[in-house]
Amino acid sequence: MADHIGCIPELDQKKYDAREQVKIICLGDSAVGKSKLMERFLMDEFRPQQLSTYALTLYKHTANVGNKTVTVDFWDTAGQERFQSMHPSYYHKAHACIMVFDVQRKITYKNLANWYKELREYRPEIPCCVVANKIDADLKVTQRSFSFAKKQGLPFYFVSAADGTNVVKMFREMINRAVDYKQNPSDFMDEVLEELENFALEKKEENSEDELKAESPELA
Ligand SMILES: Nc1nc2c(ncn2[C@@H]2O[C@H](COP(=O)(O)OP(=O)(O)OP(=O)(O)O)[C@@H](O)[C@H]2O)c(=O)[nH]1
Ligand SMILES: [Mg+2]
Repeated sequence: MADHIGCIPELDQKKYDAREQVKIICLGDSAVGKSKLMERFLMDEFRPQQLSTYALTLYKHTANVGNKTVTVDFWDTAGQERFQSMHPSYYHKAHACIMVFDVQRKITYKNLANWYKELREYRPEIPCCVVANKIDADLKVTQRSFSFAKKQGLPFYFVSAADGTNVVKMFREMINRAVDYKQNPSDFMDEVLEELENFALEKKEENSEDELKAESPELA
């Protein structure tokens, strides 16, 4: 990914400042099933925007949360995770993170610790969960305990992108948590940014009201 990432309209991260837009990222080793999980969740509305130059796919989704309609951008990478590290812009302004491992490959579970460390360097407070994928391949794994999530105090889900087990439940809960986080950020910097953004929006509204009055004095 390039540093001029903001120049691509789809990747303009300023849009995530708008109250009704959230960004959810997915982390995990190559081939754990990140893309398949998103595709499974978005099956009926499967319209990914491929930005192949930047090895990124944005999956767009519209969700109803409470009485609001929220646009969710799921960010998915292709390839960059092989370097065991992501470009900072991948994390920038993310409101939630889904960390995935493959129950059939122990190394992908071990590597969660590295992914989690990197996530927390950039996004210390955003909601995160751990997802054990491919349980359809061996249902017995659901009897096993995977302590990483518990140790870190993260929600844990056994899922299967192949047969759909728990996929909708997991995504719905993460969307709710992302929206919740956006409304009540616990990261100090996010809190400041949210305040500034609200202030800017109010100013803008005031200014456009003033302009309207100036143009049509009868409204004043
Ligand atoms: N049995 C089974 N196979 C799965 C499941 N999810 C994904 N796979 C398979 O795992 C392989 C990798 O899936 P992807 O979704 O491409 O994995 P990814 O994490 O996006 O991989 P990269 O884009 O390379 O990082 C594919 O061959 C999938 O068919 C699952 O739930 N069960
Ligand atoms: Mg993929």
